[in-house]
Amino acid sequence: MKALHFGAGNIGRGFIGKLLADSGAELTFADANHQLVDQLNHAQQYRVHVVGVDQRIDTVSNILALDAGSEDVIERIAVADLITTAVGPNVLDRIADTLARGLLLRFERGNAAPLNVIACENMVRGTAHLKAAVLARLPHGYHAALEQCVGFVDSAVDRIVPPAAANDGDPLEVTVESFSEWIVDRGQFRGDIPQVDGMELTDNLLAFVERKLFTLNTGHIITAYLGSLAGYRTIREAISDPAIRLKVRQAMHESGEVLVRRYGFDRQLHHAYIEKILGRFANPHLVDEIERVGRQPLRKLGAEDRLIKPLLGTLEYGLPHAALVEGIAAALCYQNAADPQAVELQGWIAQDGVSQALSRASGLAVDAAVVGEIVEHYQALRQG
Ligand SMILES: NC(=O)c1ccc[n+]([C@@H]2O[C@H](COP(=O)([O-])OP(=O)(O)OC[C@H]3O[C@@H](n4cnc5c(N)ncnc54)[C@H](O)[C@@H]3O)[C@@H](O)[C@H]2O)c1
Ligand SMILES: O=P(O)(O)OC[C@@H](O)[C@@H](O)[C@H](O)[C@H](O)CO
Repeated sequence: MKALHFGAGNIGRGFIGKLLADSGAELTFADANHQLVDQLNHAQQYRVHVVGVDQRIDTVSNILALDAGSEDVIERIAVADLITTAVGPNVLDRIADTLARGLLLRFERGNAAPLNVIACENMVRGTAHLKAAVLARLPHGYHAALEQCVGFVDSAVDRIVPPAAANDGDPLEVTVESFSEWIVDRGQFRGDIPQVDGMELTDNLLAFVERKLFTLNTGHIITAYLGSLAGYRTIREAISDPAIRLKVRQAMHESGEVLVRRYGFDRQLHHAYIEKILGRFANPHLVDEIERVGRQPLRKLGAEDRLIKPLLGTLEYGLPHAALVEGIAAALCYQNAADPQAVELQGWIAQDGVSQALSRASGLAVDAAVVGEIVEHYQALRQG
């Protein structure tokens, strides 16, 4: 299997690339970071440090890396069997340009072999978004070929992988938690489903994507923003604070009740899932900085993302939502001069006031009652 993976970052090297290589794929990374591409090509391997109750170091070898903007990537798309991405939701549209060019070459050459594309990003239906962006760039005459030969497969991806920079010495080594989960939509593949150990198939993907994004990521982001307000540096420090842990657990329960009602998850099992996640946040072997988890607050305040979507669910079902409201208020307080979206958010608040800024980021009506609740909490947090 010829696999091309866009994004040789934390999750690319530490999770998806590793699973593909372990399953015997001929793996090529494509990345926009020239230095990283050079380092990968020089070493042709990297180490993955798996930390949990037990620890081990695995080596991923026989890999190749390409500059994401190079013609070699277009060639590679023309012959690939599987293409995956882990670049961040905001970068998918750029990948779509490259994918459309590679697919055009593939179709012009008459390659009608099945190809599957899986975006492994923290977003609901990320691959469907990528497909729409590719179609918008591909000449109409090739749309039927794309529908017939190319599977765009949505997925949910879960493994906590902090930046490689946390490791001393080896710039390519990644440290990952032992837990991992990659769930893909069985019905969206074209041709034979690739055999990748650790890739699970489901007929109910949306439920699993929302379960992951609106439990783990909802709890993670609230830990980050409350932790930042309290002056902590890492997620472990923040979640070890009993007051923060209580609020994070409450927020995950509020969001969880929406998931239980919407998808029929077993309530007790879901509560156990929440407790397991709280344990993962406290992993003593991971140094996961609040700055990473809190990154891009405007994305995180989006209507479809981990804060606002669960909140809207609680309103839909008439459920309690005080902890989610406090988490959103903490997001509005988030300051980080090194994060352009945090700077932009604070600029909006300074210029137009907090209600307008929240409405602009989230799509909530500025005069909605829940916006009033969030603003009240925001003011309390700012004073406290
Ligand atoms: N790290 C985690 O714990 C984790 C877990 C699950 C899901 N995710 C998701 O995985 C995705 C990647 O996250 P990450 O933590 O690995 O980020 P990262 O910043 O470590 O990696 C992203 C990589 O993409 C590369 N990149 C940027 N623009 C590119 C382009 N145009 N073409 C090719 N490569 C490009 C960057 O150079 C970088 O190496 C995000 O959507 C994130 O939400 C992350
Ligand atoms: O990657 P983001 O910015 O969407 O979210 C930050 C973290 O919550 C996230 O990367 C988690 O570590 C990951 O989703 C765990 O599976």
